[in-house]
Order: sequence, then structure tokens, then C-alpha cells
Amino acid sequence: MGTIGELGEFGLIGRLTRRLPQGPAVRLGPGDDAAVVAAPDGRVVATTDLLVEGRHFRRDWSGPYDIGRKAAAQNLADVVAMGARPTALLIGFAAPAATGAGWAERLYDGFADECRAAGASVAGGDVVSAPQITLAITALGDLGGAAPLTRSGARPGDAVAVRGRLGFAAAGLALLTEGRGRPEELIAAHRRPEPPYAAGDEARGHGATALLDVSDGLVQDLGHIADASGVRIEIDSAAVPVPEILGPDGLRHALTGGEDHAFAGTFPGDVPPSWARIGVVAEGAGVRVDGREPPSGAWDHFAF
Ligand SMILES: Nc1ncnc2c1ncn2[C@@H]1O[C@H](COP(=O)(O)OP(=O)(O)O)[C@@H](O)[C@H]1O
Ligand SMILES: Cc1ncc(C[n+]2csc(CCOP(=O)(O)OP(=O)(O)O)c2C)c(N)n1
Ligand SMILES: [Mg+2]
Ligand SMILES: [Mg+2]
Ligand SMILES: [Mg+2]
Repeated sequence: MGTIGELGEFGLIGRLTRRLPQGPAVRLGPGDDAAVVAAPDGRVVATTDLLVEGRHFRRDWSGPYDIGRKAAAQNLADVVAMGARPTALLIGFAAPAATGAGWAERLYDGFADECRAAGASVAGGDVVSAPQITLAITALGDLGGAAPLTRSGARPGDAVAVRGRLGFAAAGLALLTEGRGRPEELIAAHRRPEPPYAAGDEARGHGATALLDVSDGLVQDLGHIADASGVRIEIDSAAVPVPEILGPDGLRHALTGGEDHAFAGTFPGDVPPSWARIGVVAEGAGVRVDGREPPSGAWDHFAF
């Protein structure tokens, strides 16, 4: 099948875009100077995340299909975390010319399938050659006329709840770092997060006052809600879901591990079914776990 260098820029674009799903919001997709994406609400939710080989993924740990799914999921989850429905992705793809064309096609199959899971499609992108694989992805979303769910609306007395897996990707990364390949479920969670995309609608349906996706670590990310809302968040560690499979460091992984793209929100009344209530919002500042300073260790790009 050859390399992407042999295909050339426009050959590669043709090969890749052929694999992408059609989506209702993308009125004009790849092929012109820019795409046209419907924004019925008049406001567009927009977010961007970069993924860099060696930092976010390793090609000896993850295949192209999972890398594509993960890169799309990381961006689509941010749209859902605003209480919006994902509509379109724009994909910047930088790779060495010697990259296999089949590798790039599998990457795009991953983008395509994750977009299908979230109801979005790919509106366009860019390709360049570079020494290292880098994915620069922008996701757009539609609020459907509703107000965005921000980080700043939590109020004392609200319940704090999470939806989705915590600590799985971090436990999988720890295993890979130690050169271990089991449990397979944890390795798979590192390779491919499964954000529960329905969480945005569920949170909105229960009057969420704040919402975000957990990318860097539960405690650190809840800290963003605490800061933006001017409140303290108190977590009860016994209420944090820590399945047996996470092993002896399960609670630490659940509190500090990111990349599962679970959703964490605050609710003035009941929390939605299938969310776990893990704490309360109080007056004050910062995050406390069982009344104490929480463990450190969340992801910071310039600390690792
Ligand atoms: N280079 C940058 N220029 C402008 N804004 C940025 C930049 N990097 C991050 N931000 C903004 O800072 C906020 C926090 O970023 P980040 O922690 O990456 O959020 P998330 O974890 O949801 O992806 C976001 O609103 C993001 O748009
Ligand atoms: C090879 C490798 N090393 C380390 C990690 C761990 N890691 C990389 S980025 C990250 C945090 C999430 O990524 P980020 O770029 O901060 O996304 P955002 O918070 O902007 O959504 C973590 C835990 C990884 N996924 N792969
Ligand atoms: Mg980001
Ligand atoms: Mg986020
Ligand atoms: Mg981050």
C-alpha cells in the first residue's frame, strides 16, 4: 500500500476523506477552501486539543485505529462537557513521509467511528509532513438553543456526581509503563477512552449547575469547577467508584488519573440515574477528599 509520502499531499487527502461519515450539520465538507457547518442555535461551541506522539500516545502501545478514536473522543468529550451536541471535527494531521498509507487510513477509520458514536462528522483538516505524528483537532458543537453548561455555576449545597470510568486509563498506562499487558481491559482503556456522550443531555435534564470532562485527573479537574465557581468541593472517597480491577492503587488512579473522559458535574437536586454521587459543594475554596488535602499527581504537561 506504500507510504503517505508516495501518495503525496492530495493523494493522501483523497484516501483519507473517502473514509469519513456524512453528518447532518456538515453542509459542505472536505474539498473547498473551508467547510460549511450548520449552527442552528446561532452560537457555536468550539474546542481544540493537540495530541503529540510520545506525549499522548506511543505507536508501540497503540494502533492507529485506537489513536484516531482517542483523539476524536478527547475533543468530542469537551463539546459534550459544555452541554452541546457535537457537529463537526477539523483534523490537522502531521506525520513523517515514511508513515504507512494503511496506518493513516486506520487512523481515519478511528476518527470516523468515534464521530459516528457522537453524532458528528469531519468537516475538513490539513496535512503536513513533520518529524513526529501530531494531531491538532478542533471540535464544534450545537447548544440547541440552551445555555452552555460551564465550570462556574456550582453553588454550596449542590451534589457532586460523576458519570463514566475513573482511573482505568491511568491504571492501563501504569501497566504499559511497567511492561505489562494485563488486565487487557485496563490497557484497552488507555488506548481508547469511551466517554459516555449521553452525559451532557443527562446533566442538562437534571439541571446541572456545572459540568466538565475529566482529562487530567478528577481532583484537579474538579478544582477548575471550584475555582471558576468560587466554592469548595468536598469528596467522600468511599463514594468514588473504584472497581476491583483497578488494583491496590485504585483509589489513587480514580482521584488523579485522567484520560477516561468521564464527566463530573454539580446538581442542585437529584443526580441523574447512572451517575455516582461522590460529594458536595460547600462554601470556601479548593477540593478536599475526606476533609483533607487531596493526593497530588494529576497530569500537567510541563511537569512530566
Ligand atoms: N494555547 C492556548 N491559547 C488559548 N487558550 C488556551 C490555550 N491552551 C488552553 N487554552 C484554554 O484554556 C482552557 C483550559 O484548557 P484545557 O485544560 O486544555 O481544557 P480541557 O482539559 O477541557 O481540554 C480552555 O478553555 C482552553 O481553550
Ligand atoms: C505515551 C503516554 N504518556 C503519558 C500519557 C498520559 N497523558 C498524556 S496527556 C494526559 C492528560 C490529558 O491530555 P491533555 O492534552 O492535557 O488533554 P486536555 O486536558 O487538554 O483535554 C495524560 C494523562 C499518555 N497518554 N501517553
Ligand atoms: Mg485541552
Ligand atoms: Mg475538558
Ligand atoms: Mg489537560
